[in-house]
Amino acid sequence: MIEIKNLTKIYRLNKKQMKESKTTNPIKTAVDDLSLTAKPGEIYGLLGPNGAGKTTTLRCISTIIKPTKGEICVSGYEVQKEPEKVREEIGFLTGDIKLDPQFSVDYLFEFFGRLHKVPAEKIKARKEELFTYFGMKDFAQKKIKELSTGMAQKAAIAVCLVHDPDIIIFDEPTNGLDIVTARSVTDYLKKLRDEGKLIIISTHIMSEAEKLCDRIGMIIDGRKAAEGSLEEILHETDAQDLEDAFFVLYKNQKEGR
Ligand SMILES: Nc1ncnc2c1ncn2[C@@H]1O[C@H](COP(=O)(O)OP(=O)(O)OP(=O)(O)O)[C@@H](O)[C@H]1O
Repeated sequence: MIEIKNLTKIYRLNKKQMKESKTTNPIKTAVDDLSLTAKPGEIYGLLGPNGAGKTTTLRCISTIIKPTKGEICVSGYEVQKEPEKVREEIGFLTGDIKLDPQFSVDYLFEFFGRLHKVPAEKIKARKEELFTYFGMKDFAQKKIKELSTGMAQKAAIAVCLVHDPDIIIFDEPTNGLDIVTARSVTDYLKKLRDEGKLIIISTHIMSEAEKLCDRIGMIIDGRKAAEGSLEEILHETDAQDLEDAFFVLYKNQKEGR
């Protein structure tokens, strides 16, 4: 279970960042009083446009950055009080985490397995399962720097799942992947969901959220604009699809409704 209560994350911008953002205000509220609950056995999608605060939220859950305000509990552990326990529970995949280009997929998989204190036999079994599922055996001995984008993404997914975590946090899991590879990733997430794991993803692709997510939290400007199943959000906004729903919510939020 992931429980977020009144999460706020404020970044202090340096001069360069202020110039890039064309602002004179050094305070950037990336996430603003966000509350949500995601449960085992569901794929929860954080959906929103660029800069909405999705990655920031996932980084706070994953203990990479500290919330400015609010509470986050992962499997009953508070992220600020017991970050090590939280890290044991989760597998976190984000575009920012780059695997060392000098090492082979096989070596890195074993290395991260040992880092998570997974017994050697279990690492072997996990490798067999994940490398077979994602068709990785042909490039297991290749160095990360020799891989295509899709191969590297598969390697990153396998590495972050080596310890068989109960909670899987994926920041834009299909980013940069072709449709065949993207489908194998989303099918695998569904398989994990059906095994009772909790999956939380971020995406700005409306059709991906429609097909994949059991519940969706629509984030606009750091705030939760809507939450529920696809049907619930469409009903609430009187929309035909998520894209229409987004524009209804976007207009409401801009008009302060
Ligand atoms: N380290 C940082 N320092 C300053 N501002 C930041 C930092 N990280 C993110 N931001 C700002 O916070 C806001 C939210 O960013 P975030 O990356 O969480 O959004 P996102 O919804 O994941 O967007 P995208 O879909 O583009 O990845 C943006 O305005 C971004 O510029």
